[in-house]
Amino acid sequence: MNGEEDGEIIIEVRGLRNAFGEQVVHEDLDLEVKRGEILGVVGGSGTGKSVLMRSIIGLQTPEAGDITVFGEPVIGREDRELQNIRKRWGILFQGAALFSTLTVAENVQVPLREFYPRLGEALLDEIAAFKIVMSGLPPDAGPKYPAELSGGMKKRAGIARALALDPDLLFLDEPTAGLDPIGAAAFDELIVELRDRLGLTVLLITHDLDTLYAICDRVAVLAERKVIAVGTIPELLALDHEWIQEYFRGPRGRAAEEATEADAEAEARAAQHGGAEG
Ligand SMILES: Nc1ncnc2c1ncn2[C@@H]1O[C@H](COP(=O)(O)OP(=O)(O)OP(=O)(O)O)[C@@H](O)[C@H]1O
Repeated sequence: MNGEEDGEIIIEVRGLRNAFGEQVVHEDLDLEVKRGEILGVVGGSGTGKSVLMRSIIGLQTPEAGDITVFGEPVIGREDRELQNIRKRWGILFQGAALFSTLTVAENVQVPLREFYPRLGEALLDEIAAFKIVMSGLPPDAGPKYPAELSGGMKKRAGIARALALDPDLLFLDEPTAGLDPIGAAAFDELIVELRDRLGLTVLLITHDLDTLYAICDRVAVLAERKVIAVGTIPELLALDHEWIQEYFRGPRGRAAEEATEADAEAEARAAQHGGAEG
């Protein structure tokens, strides 16, 4: 019933239907996200991954279905009623969506000013500086404008803003898109670190197979207007579904799988020699 009481289900989507005119994007879609997990959402282009995320965060009103977050229904609620839930999630939109006329620190302060209008300037500066460092940016990134940042730094600034209100839940829309492989791997590590340190639940949309293999506890596959399967990658690989097989067993999927296996072996070797670190 209440997702928080049983400590399990943080997001629950039931019977979701979304359509734009004649085009039905979702029909009878179900999804559950459990506390503390990193759940990846995959699917071909245009299968409705972003529309699903927008429905959950209340930016898209579905034609039918129920969505609860932290056990509270979110569909059809007034903005004011959603305040307490919105406070508890942070969002990294595609491309980071920073305000270009504000510095990084000012961007991080936007949600703080919205939800806590009485916070003093000194405290706002302090909180922003803390979130900036927590997101892996150098402290001197605070006074910079988005145009002065690399793509990877912009995403980190977006994460800093998403963390501004100390959320319990993070939504990430294609967090590693546009990053080089080294930058993407570092970003994956940041997501895991934040989840572990802050006890976050993470819902992430991605096309990045490396991210799926490296950090997702479970993966939900969107196809045929619904979530056709959800599970660990080995569980998905055991399914006889053409798109899933092609996606995970194609050349890119295999390369990502091999890289993860190589990492696991290296970690095991390091642990055996007593060289494993934190
Ligand atoms: N506001 C809108 N008005 C009309 N159609 C829309 C709207 N938003 C999304 N759509 C349509 O809904 C479908 C799903 O879009 P969505 O952006 O969720 O796909 P996606 O799975 O995130 O795709 P991609 O992987 O390419 O980002 C697309 O066909 C899109 O054109």
